[in-house]
Amino acid sequence: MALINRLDTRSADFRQRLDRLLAYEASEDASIDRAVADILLDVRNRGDAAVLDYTRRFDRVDAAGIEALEIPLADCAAARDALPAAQRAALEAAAERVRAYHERQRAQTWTYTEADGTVLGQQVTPLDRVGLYVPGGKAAYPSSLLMNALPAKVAGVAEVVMVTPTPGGVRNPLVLAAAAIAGVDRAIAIGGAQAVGALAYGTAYIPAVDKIVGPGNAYVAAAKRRVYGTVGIDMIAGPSEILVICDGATPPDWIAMDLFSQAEHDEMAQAILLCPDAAFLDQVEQAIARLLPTMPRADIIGASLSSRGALIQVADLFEACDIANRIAPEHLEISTDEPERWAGLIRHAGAIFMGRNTSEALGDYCAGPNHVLPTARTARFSSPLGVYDFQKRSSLIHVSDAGAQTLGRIASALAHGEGLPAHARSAEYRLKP
Ligand SMILES: NC(=O)c1ccc[n+]([C@@H]2O[C@H](COP(=O)([O-])OP(=O)(O)OC[C@H]3O[C@@H](n4cnc5c(N)ncnc54)[C@H](O)[C@@H]3O)[C@@H](O)[C@H]2O)c1
Ligand SMILES: N[C@H](CO)Cc1c[nH]c[nH+]1
Ligand SMILES: [Zn+2]
Repeated sequence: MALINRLDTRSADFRQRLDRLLAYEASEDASIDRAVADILLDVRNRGDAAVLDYTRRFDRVDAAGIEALEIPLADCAAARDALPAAQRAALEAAAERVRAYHERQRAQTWTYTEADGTVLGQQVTPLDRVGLYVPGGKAAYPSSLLMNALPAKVAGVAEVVMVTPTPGGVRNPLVLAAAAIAGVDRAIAIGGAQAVGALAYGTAYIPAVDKIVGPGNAYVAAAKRRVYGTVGIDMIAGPSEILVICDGATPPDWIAMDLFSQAEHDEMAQAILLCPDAAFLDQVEQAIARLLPTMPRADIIGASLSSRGALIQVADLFEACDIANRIAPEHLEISTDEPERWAGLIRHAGAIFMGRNTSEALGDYCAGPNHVLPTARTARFSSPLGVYDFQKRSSLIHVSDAGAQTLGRIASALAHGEGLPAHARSAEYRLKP
């Protein structure tokens, strides 16, 4: 099998080949969805016992009871205090930058008063209780904990419950430390569809939440899709994706490593390069072949690149932007001169990284914007996780005496038109003779 797929937009079968790369294996998807449906039903019926069984099976955690899966907040504080100074400083610096960025997203209650004294507006309130999914199967994600928890805290959510799988029962000290730094209220060592089910339906031990946010693998994404409606969800943030548009003037090793950076998350991750220069695509392919064997996660990267990755030759950067809009990637790197010019042509991308210095990895950890982003082409209609995901809006209406006369006549006419006389009369009662 080729190291990575090579495509050319001039080929007759280009569209077909691209569509095949973008689609999940349909059979795989359906089998994942079936497995997830069974797990959710079981959690709904058997509660904590089911959660415990799946945690034993999928995460190999030999817990005596569900209580043993609670991660005490004191352990989180101790993990923070025990971190090597450089790691603690890096985590705190990242947290500060992410907090500062998200402070700008907080919406405020607003009102305005009409000429007759009627007041209209919107009251903004935080959610009561949210569940944060912090992935932990193939890697541990303290950065995702910060990205989930800090906007919730900025929004003023009263209770933040974090779940994360701990394969083999190993609790990652950086994840625990991040929980202390972000100030989560509860932390539970469970993951996968069973954790999503427990948070959605509630069990005797695990409280039902109002909304579940956070990224995860295909099982987590399928579970979130299925519980939507019982609880809110943020978006489908599944296996990571990177699309790079390059003019051919960035060092090929940099681009190869940028592709690796997302491919190393998951065999199902997707890394694609668009470039008009065939010789540059050859150089990147050679860099991939040379660098891949040096990577500790070469197996995952190799599987991701050969099944879902691609180097695509385009006619020019305009065509590259058109294809980017079709792919609607989670992350888009524009590694060119004048990146703002090309960014102006992008309509669909979770996050846009501009210029040769801006590696996507900086956004994963510490640039400030959220790294929980829509995947699988959902950037066509979804946005990055933000403070707005943890706030709700209620409309405000306070009608004055004069307003009741004007609005009452309009409402009455429309209510009669709809054949709803109680509505009409309710408005008419307030009319002055
Ligand atoms: N889009 C984003 O913002 C973003 C951010 C960070 C990570 N990610 C993605 O999150 C994902 C993390 O995945 P992960 O696997 O490391 O951790 P994860 O926590 O998402 O998944 C681990 C869980 O998957 C479940 N699982 C695994 N195999 C299963 C099976 N055969 N049957 C039923 N359940 C099974 C288990 O319950 C396990 O606890 C990656 O795809 C990564 O690319 C996305
Ligand atoms: N790239 C991931 C989002 O798709 C986020 C992440 C966390 N750690 C490293 N990367
Ligand atoms: Zn990443």
